Amino acid sequence: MFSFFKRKKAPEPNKQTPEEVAEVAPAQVEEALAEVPPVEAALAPPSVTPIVESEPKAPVLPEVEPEPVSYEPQQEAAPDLGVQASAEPTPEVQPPAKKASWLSRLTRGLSRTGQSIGGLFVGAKVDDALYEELETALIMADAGMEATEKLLGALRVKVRKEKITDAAQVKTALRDLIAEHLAPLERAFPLDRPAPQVVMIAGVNGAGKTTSIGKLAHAFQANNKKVLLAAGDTFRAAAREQLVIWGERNNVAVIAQDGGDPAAVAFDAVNAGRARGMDIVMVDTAGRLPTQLHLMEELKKIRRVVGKADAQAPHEVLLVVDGNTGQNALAQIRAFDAAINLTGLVVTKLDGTAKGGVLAAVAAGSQGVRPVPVYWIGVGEGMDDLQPFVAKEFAAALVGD
Ligand SMILES: Nc1nc2c(ncn2[C@@H]2O[C@H](COP(=O)(O)OP(=O)(O)OP(=O)(O)O)[C@@H](O)[C@H]2O)c(=O)[nH]1
Repeated sequence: MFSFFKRKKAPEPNKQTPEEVAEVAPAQVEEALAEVPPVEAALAPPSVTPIVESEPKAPVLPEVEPEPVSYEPQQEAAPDLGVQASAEPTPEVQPPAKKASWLSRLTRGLSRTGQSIGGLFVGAKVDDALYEELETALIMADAGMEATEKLLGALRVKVRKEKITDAAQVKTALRDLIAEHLAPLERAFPLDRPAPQVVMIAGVNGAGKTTSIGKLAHAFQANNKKVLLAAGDTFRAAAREQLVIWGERNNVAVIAQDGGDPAAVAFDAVNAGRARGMDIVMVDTAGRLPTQLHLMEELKKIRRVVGKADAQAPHEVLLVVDGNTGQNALAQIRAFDAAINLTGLVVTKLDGTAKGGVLAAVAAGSQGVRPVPVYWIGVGEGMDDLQPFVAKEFAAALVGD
């Protein structure tokens, strides 16, 4: 459980000199912020504290950072992020052992869902009772009515047409149908946009936003991308500290501010990213419930203000969803999508959940949700525990294969 947080004391962020913070003229920030409606401006307390920045330690004192060796792209095969190929040399494919361990982690992670679905086929007869049990298991796994009916309807047709009588073959047929159903959600993250690519990350409290940003920073770097982080939670020191720690682990700078307007931090980060030749700027935001309307307004404002720093930004607006929240995830996706127009999902904590079926509900557009693509899934707290979403692998794990 995040033992490195306990081991390492978070450092005091270095206050920058006026020259350093002047990279983005305050007037420029004010101009961008001034154009937002007054109701939002009133929500933001005056920004009195200077922007501070946590600079990566390694370039200054490489010898005091014992860990970064594992983040050297030349020494470690680039994590298979499922990203689209860029102009850079194709990252090395993961060695088979690593791939196997990742797959077994997914299967282990989803085993609670997998056992309840896969277990039904053991020694079973292919009859109505099996379909009824499957229906219950899929609904219990939070696949939702639409997906459950669609999948079982298609399964019955396939079983009849192919004259399948063996339960194990029915399981294989269901696995393939689930993979087909989930396939539209599979999308490779595009890495080859003009730099800096701005990725905004939102989600409810504790969904795994900061952790996912840390894992992504690692993976992007291993794909030879220069990364800058922005701490969009300006009010919770612990949240900033956590991001700074992930920044240190990855040897990337973090733009942060004690108090003030998160939109200003995001604006500064985009400009700093451009000035420093960064490839990717990831903007963390404070956790919020969709019912906290003022905070949802704040999120919209961050999105708008980022667009003033770069008309194409944010290039990606990701929602981090805790896979354990099951059907509630649908309400979250709907609300955040309506507010900030999501481009992708990161579904975390799929290690050990019984609700892994929720992605089937997303793919089915249950409860009016837009089937937002799933870029990554989180299957643990470690640096490598974020993996691209691959429909086939996910379907296999879901039925306990
Ligand atoms: N098991 C597991 N734990 C995860 C995963 N992703 C994140 N976590 C844990 O979830 C907890 C919350 O993660 P954070 O990254 O702090 O969540 P957050 O969304 O930034 O939280 P706030 O800052 O409160 O909004 C931490 O204990 C993480 O280690 C995952 O894929 N699997």
